[in-house]
Amino acid sequence: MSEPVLVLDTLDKSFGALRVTQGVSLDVRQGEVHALIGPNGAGKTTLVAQIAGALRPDSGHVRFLGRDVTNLGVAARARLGLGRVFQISNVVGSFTALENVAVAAVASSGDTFGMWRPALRDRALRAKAEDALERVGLVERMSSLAGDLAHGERRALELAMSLVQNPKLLLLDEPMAGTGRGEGERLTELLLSLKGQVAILLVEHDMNTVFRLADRITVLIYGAVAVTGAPEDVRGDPIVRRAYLGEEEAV
Ligand SMILES: Nc1ncnc2c1ncn2[C@@H]1O[C@H](COP(=O)(O)OP(=O)(O)OP(=O)(O)O)[C@@H](O)[C@H]1O
Repeated sequence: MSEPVLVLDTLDKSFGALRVTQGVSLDVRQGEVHALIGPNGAGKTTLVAQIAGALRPDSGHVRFLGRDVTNLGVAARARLGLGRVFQISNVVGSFTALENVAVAAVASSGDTFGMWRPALRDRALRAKAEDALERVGLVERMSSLAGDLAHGERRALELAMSLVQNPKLLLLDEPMAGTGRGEGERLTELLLSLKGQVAILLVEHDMNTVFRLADRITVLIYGAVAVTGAPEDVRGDPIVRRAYLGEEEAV
């Protein structure tokens, strides 16, 4: 099997006396959707920050595409192909959807931010931006101002802005947060359509979404990995049921 896209090797992180990440090891394979779940305060956000490069672990290693990136910051990891979507939004409301995607494409290509307008006249780049909008079902809205998009459409736009940068791993931070039922359903379908194209680490509270999308699930409890496995194994795991899923009998 080919090398995993992301490998976390015994990460530890404490805030004072509180051990928020305790010996966490996991990997995300090529094309896999790997969900990270756990009760409130389990340490998911802290772990994602260590993956993205916003927080340094006290010990342990983060390997991305076979390279030790533990000491690299957010921008350097992003340049290597680590895309973070949803909690950090760079959408500009007064730009059209297409302009927003073009800006993201130019920014990732290393050109200066000021070059985006000519970039729209660059046919190859425009085609790339349109293709990213097509992939998220937003091509018909490409001339709409981002500020006029519905919440779910904006989520799709944020995804397109990441996809245009050809990420090797997408970190999805609670994509369903704030979406209504219909919107959430459309977003889940959209994420399902991306399955296999790019590796995804999904942090999500909505268990229906997690169980529909994930190939594997890692459950974090008190900062430590309680179990990693296929959805059916995780669903039936007694520790998980007691510590976590039992909270949501409706699952
Ligand atoms: N900067 C910080 N300083 C001190 N404690 C922190 C800091 N950041 C997080 N914590 C604590 O670490 C623990 C884990 O928090 P974290 O936000 O990572 O959990 P989470 O699983 O993402 O929770 P939620 O599902 O509620 O978002 C919590 O007890 C939190 O209070």
